[in-house]
Amino acid sequence: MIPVYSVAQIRAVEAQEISKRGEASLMKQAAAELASVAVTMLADRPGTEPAFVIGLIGPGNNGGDGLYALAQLQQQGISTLALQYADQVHADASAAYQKAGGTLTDFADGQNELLGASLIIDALYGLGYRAGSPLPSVPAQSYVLACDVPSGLDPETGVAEDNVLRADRTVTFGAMKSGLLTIDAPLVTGDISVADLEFDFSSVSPETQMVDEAAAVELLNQHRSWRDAGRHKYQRGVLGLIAGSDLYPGAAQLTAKAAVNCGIGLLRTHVPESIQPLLAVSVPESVPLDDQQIKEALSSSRRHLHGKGAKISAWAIGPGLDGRTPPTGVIAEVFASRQPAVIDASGLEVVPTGPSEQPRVLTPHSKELRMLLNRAGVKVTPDEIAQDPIRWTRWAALAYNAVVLLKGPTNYIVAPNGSSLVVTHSSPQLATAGSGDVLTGILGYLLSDGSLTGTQGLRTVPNRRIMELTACAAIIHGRLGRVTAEEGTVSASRLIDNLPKVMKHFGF
Ligand SMILES: NC(=O)C1=CN([C@@H]2O[C@H](COP(=O)(O)OP(=O)(O)OC[C@H]3O[C@@H](n4cnc5c(N)ncnc54)[C@H](OP(=O)(O)O)[C@@H]3O)[C@@H](O)[C@H]2O)[C@@H](O)CC1
Ligand SMILES: Nc1ncnc2c1ncn2[C@@H]1O[C@H](COP(=O)(O)OP(=O)(O)O)[C@@H](O)[C@H]1O
Repeated sequence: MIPVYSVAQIRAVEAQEISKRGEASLMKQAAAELASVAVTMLADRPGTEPAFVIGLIGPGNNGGDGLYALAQLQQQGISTLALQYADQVHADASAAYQKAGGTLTDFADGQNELLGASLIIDALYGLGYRAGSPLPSVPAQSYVLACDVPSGLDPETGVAEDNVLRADRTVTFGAMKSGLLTIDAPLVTGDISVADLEFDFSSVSPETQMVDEAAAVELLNQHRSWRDAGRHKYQRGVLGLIAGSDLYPGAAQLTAKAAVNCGIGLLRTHVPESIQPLLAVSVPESVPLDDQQIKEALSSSRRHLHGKGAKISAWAIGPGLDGRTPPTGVIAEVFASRQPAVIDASGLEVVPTGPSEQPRVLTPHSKELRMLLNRAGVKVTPDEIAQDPIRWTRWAALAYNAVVLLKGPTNYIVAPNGSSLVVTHSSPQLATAGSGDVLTGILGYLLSDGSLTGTQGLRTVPNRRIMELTACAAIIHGRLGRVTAEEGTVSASRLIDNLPKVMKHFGF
């Protein structure tokens, strides 16, 4: 996991490091990381030989980093040009660059060269950015590497100017900044790498933690054991899916197919009778579950939450339910159980507020979050949610005593105690009807498998583990979006087709 800090926290730690190690040494270290990513980017993009790198140089230390990086590229034999976009630039860095044979020109005089650049390094503004900074425009299709922060993006809030310099990659220094993950940031940073400058953050608590693919693989492996190979289907995990209505017959099928393609031990489905024949054809692996069987499963689960004897080990509630009709009594009994559940879509309209013994995760998008908060008596506008998503997601977590995943380009996972995880940079192609139902199937599967939840017998799943598995589901979903988008256009059904190979990537 990658700890995420505010700009103020990073500035404070940076000041200590500067007093210990000196500003020039830190800047050169940052510049070396920047130059090394520039070289990788040039190698990744064929047809750019001979390479020609242009740096856009701003007035502060961000511009200094850019100049030192250009100097290093110049020394490696790569042709470069620095365009000064400020009255003055960092004096020592400028001298070092010119000593390495580089040319520093006013932006106005050299901007025509931008069309011929194989790579543009954006070193205009970093942490010192203030809203309203003058920003140059670069040709469409430019290949851009941002130094620390894309210029025009506020590294504290994640709000970007309309004419922000969108990057293909961002190398950020010292630590991940909160503003690189929220609001507009995922649309403008490209892939982010954190250049480790060996800062000492031991006395600072991060604002949140970012989960990336490597962390997800580790989290998923945490409780796996060689004994897993000996499990039968009930021990591998049984998901009870309560979904579907005449109004929305498709959603239940998408969630069911997703859970099956994840490799679930057994899927039991509680859907209206009118849908059952459809499901029998589209998801033949699913086994129907009626009200009486749910009651029996709940009764047996009081003795065996997971593992041997448990008829159901986790629940997925909501995809395609008709929110206009009140839930049947049996859903209320599931909500009152101690088995983990993911609750999505119309399930969010009926999940009870207040204390609960059920380890549960609610998965609203921002409009559903507003509805959840409204139901709990909290009035909030869409703008307020957009400006402080973690705060409002936590309100919902508290009101429903649940882990809440706020979905969108950035996924926020927040527990009632205020701890949070962030998953970002998935795939914009996931914004397609039914992709949330697929996520519910993935998460339902993860919650059902005792070797992933780390629980056997009567132990309930702690919120921390629910959060981690929720983050893993979002990561798997994000990769699914990217892999599917590489092949062509994306639909929920195409996502489901790709699940087996994506699950394999995560060790399933
Ligand atoms: N943190 C770390 O670990 C490390 C950080 N390092 C690097 O230092 C960078 C921070 O450097 P920095 O403090 O000099 O600020 P930076 O972003 O270069 O310049 C901002 C300049 O732009 C100006 N300006 C801003 N807005 C404006 C506006 N609206 N209109 C007009 N002017 C405006 C602003 O002017 P001022 O606010 O002073 O008036 C200032 O002069 C950081 O991002 C990273 O690259 C590494 O070297 C080492 C490790
Ligand atoms: N622009 C985007 N970039 C990345 N992911 C997105 C974007 N828009 C939506 N998503 C993801 O797609 C899924 C959509 O879920 P949801 O809104 O419930 O849709 P549906 O109800 O149609 O299935 C969520 O997992 C969300 O995080």
